[in-house]
Amino acid sequence: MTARIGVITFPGTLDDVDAARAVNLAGAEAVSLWHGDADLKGVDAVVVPGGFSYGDYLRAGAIARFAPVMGEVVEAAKGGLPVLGICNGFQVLCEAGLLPGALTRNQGLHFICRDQWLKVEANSTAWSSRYEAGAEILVPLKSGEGRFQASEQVLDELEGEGRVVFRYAGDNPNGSQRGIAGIASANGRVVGLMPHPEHATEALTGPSDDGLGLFLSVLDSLVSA
Ligand SMILES: NC(=O)CC[C@H](N)C(=O)O
Repeated sequence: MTARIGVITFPGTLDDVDAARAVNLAGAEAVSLWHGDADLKGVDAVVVPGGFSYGDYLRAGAIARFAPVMGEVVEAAKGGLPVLGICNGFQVLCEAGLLPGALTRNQGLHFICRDQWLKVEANSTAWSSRYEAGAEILVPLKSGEGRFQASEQVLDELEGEGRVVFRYAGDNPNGSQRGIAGIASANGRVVGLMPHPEHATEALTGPSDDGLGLFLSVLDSLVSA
């Protein structure tokens, strides 16, 4: 049976269309979820895509986390539903308490838009199993509040438990602590990352098709669940 993966749209979301396209390219059915939805339409996994939800007012992700659909996502994630937060989606998942730490203004205070190499540190999560550990992938980065920060204790825990999933390769673009670009929940089912794998799913539109692996990985996790 074709897996059904929900893609959330908040007011100000930009990347829901590309996220849905990535889901479809991976072979699943993308199901549109609206910020006001009070149920998840029975989806098998959820993508919280990038953009500027609620205009990034207060703090990126700080308002979106109160959207009715996020209450459902938090409950379902506690029950093991795979959830991927990309960029603004990562910010929302941190604000919602599904992932630790916070995304703050980039060091240098400029919005950064460039293609970025990432090192895959952990392939033990629902969203990264298709990659070789240590592989380097090229995906776009486009964010103003991408600097990952957490207490030293939380950072040590993330490192020690193999929950740093992606790290910036080469220069650290935004001052993220320990070069962290993406992390996972303790059960490996919830992953957030700042760069955009959904924009790197076809060589034609570039910069690579390296990002498709996240969307293929989650399908494997559903089969093996
Ligand atoms: N591309 C995005 O999702 C941007 C996220 C957020 N609005 C920021 O600038 O940091």
